[in-house]
Amino acid sequence: MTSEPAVRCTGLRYRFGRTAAVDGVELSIEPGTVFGLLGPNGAGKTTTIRMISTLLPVPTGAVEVFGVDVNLRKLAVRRLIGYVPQQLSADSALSGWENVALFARLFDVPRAQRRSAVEAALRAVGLEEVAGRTASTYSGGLIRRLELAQALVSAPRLLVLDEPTVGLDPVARAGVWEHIERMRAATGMTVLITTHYMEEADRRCDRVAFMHRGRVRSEGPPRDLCAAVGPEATLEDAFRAVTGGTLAGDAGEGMRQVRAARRDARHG
Ligand SMILES: Nc1ncnc2c1ncn2[C@@H]1O[C@H](COP(=O)(O)OP(=O)(O)OP(=O)(O)O)[C@@H](O)[C@H]1O
Repeated sequence: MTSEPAVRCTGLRYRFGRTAAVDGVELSIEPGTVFGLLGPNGAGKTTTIRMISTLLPVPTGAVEVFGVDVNLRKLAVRRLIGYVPQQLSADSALSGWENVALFARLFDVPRAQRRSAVEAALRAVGLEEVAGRTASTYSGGLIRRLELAQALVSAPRLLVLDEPTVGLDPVARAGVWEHIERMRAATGMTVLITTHYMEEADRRCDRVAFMHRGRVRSEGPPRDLCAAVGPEATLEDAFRAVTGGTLAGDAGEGMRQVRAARRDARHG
């Protein structure tokens, strides 16, 4: 066993033209934990996790996933990661089974193991019974679970989720979390998540980092971050105390966009 962090970011920066989207992020995530990256729209969360997931190059600074440098060994890192993006990744014209099988091929699951890997991933998120139906017939919660199955099919050591529960009703959100937690308990995988839902982050994350204007401003167990502010403080209070900003930002707009995207993909 190694004692390397699941993720280590050092001096991480990324610019879109004149915008410093990520502006010197330092982060270390312990293996086997659920880690939440919190911040308002535009804080730099998605850009950070896209660099961690090898979907953007690292222009300045360094990222290692289980000790493997993402710039130097991109393919090796991809084999360690399952990624669920904010925008839809399921194909509405394919069945649940076909969607997961497609990811098994994309992520190099050996041919002889594909059928059992697809079955195991569908079972892990409770989709066996609807796996034969096209994804266009799925509810928002079922689609999110299908996307989880896609990310889980290659048995990743690190699962990266960008707003996995946005736009879902509370029951569907709890369902997604139950599957994530069950998988983590079964496999010991590390989970890195971005979310706007403070109550979710408080309950489900072992540690959270407050991200604001491209930087991590504070990091620790939710309870400690709240306690540092006051006995009754919420994570939202703690975020405000540390950054001077609010976590809500224009989150409502983001949720509306994701909901609309999910509707379009279902009916498109
Ligand atoms: N492709 C792009 N081109 C130009 N600017 C971008 C691009 N993607 C992100 N940005 C800018 O970089 C900054 C950080 O964006 P990022 O998407 O990483 O934030 P975020 O915290 O993930 O927000 P959200 O929750 O809305 O996804 C923002 O100012 C955003 O406008």
